[in-house]
Amino acid sequence: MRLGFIIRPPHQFLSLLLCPGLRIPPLSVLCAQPRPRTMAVSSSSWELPLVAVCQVTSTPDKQQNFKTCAELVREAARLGACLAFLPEAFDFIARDPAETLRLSEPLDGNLLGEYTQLARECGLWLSLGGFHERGQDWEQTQKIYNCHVLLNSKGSVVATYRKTHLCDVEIPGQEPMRESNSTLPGPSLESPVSTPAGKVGLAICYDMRFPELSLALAQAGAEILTYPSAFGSITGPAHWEVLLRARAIETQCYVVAAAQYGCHHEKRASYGHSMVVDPWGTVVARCSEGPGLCLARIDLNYLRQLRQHLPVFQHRRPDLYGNLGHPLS
Ligand SMILES: O=C(O)CNC(=O)[C@H](CS)NC(=O)CCC(=O)C(=O)O
Repeated sequence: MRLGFIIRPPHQFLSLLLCPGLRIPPLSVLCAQPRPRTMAVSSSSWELPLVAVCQVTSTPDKQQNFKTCAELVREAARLGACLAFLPEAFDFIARDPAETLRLSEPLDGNLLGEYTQLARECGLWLSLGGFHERGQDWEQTQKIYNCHVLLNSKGSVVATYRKTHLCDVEIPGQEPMRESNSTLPGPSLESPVSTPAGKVGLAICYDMRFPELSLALAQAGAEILTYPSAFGSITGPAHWEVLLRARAIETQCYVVAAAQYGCHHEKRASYGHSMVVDPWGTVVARCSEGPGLCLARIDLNYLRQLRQHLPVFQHRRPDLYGNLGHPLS
């Protein structure tokens, strides 16, 4: 089990010192971006909700993938997390579209039943970042949805979001991605969901390239944006962190990005670098190499104060460039 590390803002370093249970391996510490020091923090770190971001290397073996995810979720619960985030394709990554369709299941199938039992057993919420879902129209279309499923601590499905932007790209040096070969685009965005960590806006991976989606979720009340992903080995180093930090800064939300890492089979590898970015754009937690998890505290008082100091949403000019589509309910 590899535990990532947390770069905490000064006021949270204390909890790190006082938190012997959190084993932080000696790692090079990133230089966190300077944060405005004028913002008082009303609550100590202890009262702030803790989230866990899990990093895995999924393969075509669903049961082995479940064992790996379950170990990380149990560790997250032991460390006191109220919500654990799993990456896109946590259930499996197949060798080709035909295998993807063959291995896919409906939301009421056996595999999701195991994950709902896990959430209930551990008593924490689970963000299942990308389930290969045989939807209601499976018989007619023979295609699936890439479905982000949010479970509460009783194992109930609280929300589902089906990836609306499909990754059909050919990047030189990276395996071609043609998600539409097996997957249908989702028909709608989901309103942000209230959770013990804050209001969560659901998205998946390639969606992060479309700021309209993240701004719409933020305008609908999201405080935490999620981008569970399986980013490619070429676009990862070039775009992953820049996009996540940009989405956090422009929406003034936390961004939580659980990622696939490493070699899934002979034809595919993912970039990893799971992380949490705070509303200032600081990377406050980051996974190391390999399967593991990292932890971050969500400080909504800090988020609200930042939005008061820097009220960009009040400064928007829809008279010049319009609003973002029809508002989410
Ligand atoms: O394949 C599956 O089973 C699940 N779907 C994915 O992993 C998708 C399509 S291949 N991957 C991405 O969207 C990567 C995006 C990316 O790498 C970028 O935007 O640069």
